[in-house]
Amino acid sequence: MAELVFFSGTMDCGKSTLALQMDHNHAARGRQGIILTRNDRAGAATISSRLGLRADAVEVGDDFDFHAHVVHRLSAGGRVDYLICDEAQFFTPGQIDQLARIVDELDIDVYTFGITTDFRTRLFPGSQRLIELADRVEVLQVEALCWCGARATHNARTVGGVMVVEGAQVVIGDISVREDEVGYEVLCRRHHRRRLTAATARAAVLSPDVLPFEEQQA
Ligand SMILES: Nc1ncnc2c1ncn2[C@@H]1O[C@H](COP(=O)(O)OP(=O)(O)O)[C@@H](O)[C@H]1O
Ligand SMILES: Cc1cn([C@H]2C[C@H](O)[C@@H](COP(=O)(O)O)O2)c(=O)[nH]c1=O
Repeated sequence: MAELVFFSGTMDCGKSTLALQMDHNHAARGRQGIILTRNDRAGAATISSRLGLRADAVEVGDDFDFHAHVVHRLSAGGRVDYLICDEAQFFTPGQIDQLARIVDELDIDVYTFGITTDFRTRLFPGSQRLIELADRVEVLQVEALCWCGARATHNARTVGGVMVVEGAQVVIGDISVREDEVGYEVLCRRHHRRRLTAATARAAVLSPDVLPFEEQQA
């Protein structure tokens, strides 16, 4: 029986790598799939992994209809055994319903990959719908780490290394960016709550405010 699976995790935990590996493994056994994504950092109609792999993909926009796309392929004589859907947090809730319909009515496996929560720890609408509808939610086993060494569970948005909490939900970006760019950093919940990024933690250690009491008196 076909399944709708949501592979989730923080940024930089290997989701796109896994998506490309799954496509490779299925294709190697003669199965035919379609790779789809939305707003990949590498550009439109591309799925890219930080390990250097990339592949062409179908770019999904707000008006894209997954069910119609697959039915069109099948009607044209194509075969579709599975879908790989990266950056699924950016899909609309309606599109996630279309994916569930593809699984149930066309018996096609749908593997989705995405982050669950945004920089304010709120669920993306697409991820929320996936959690509601998926047959399985799999948390990736490769742990992204907070600067303190604990497992990173949350995504922070940063400007010049400082965590920000205002702004649009969607801003395409990467971890490790230039000082003046909007970037992201994965943190454990404790440090996300305290807005303590690697840069601000380093600055706090160097600040005279945290020197031992005697030294401040000197
Ligand atoms: N130079 C490297 N050597 C080994 N592994 C790396 C290197 N760069 C990145 N990675 C791995 O790739 C992961 C990010 O993979 P990616 O698929 O781009 O993540 P995601 O799609 O979840 O954001 C990192 O967590 C790390 O495990
Ligand atoms: C937390 C957060 C992330 N994004 C964007 C930033 C990246 O372009 C993607 C996540 O990509 P990855 O392959 O998982 O690293 O999402 C965003 O738009 N808003 C956010 O709050």
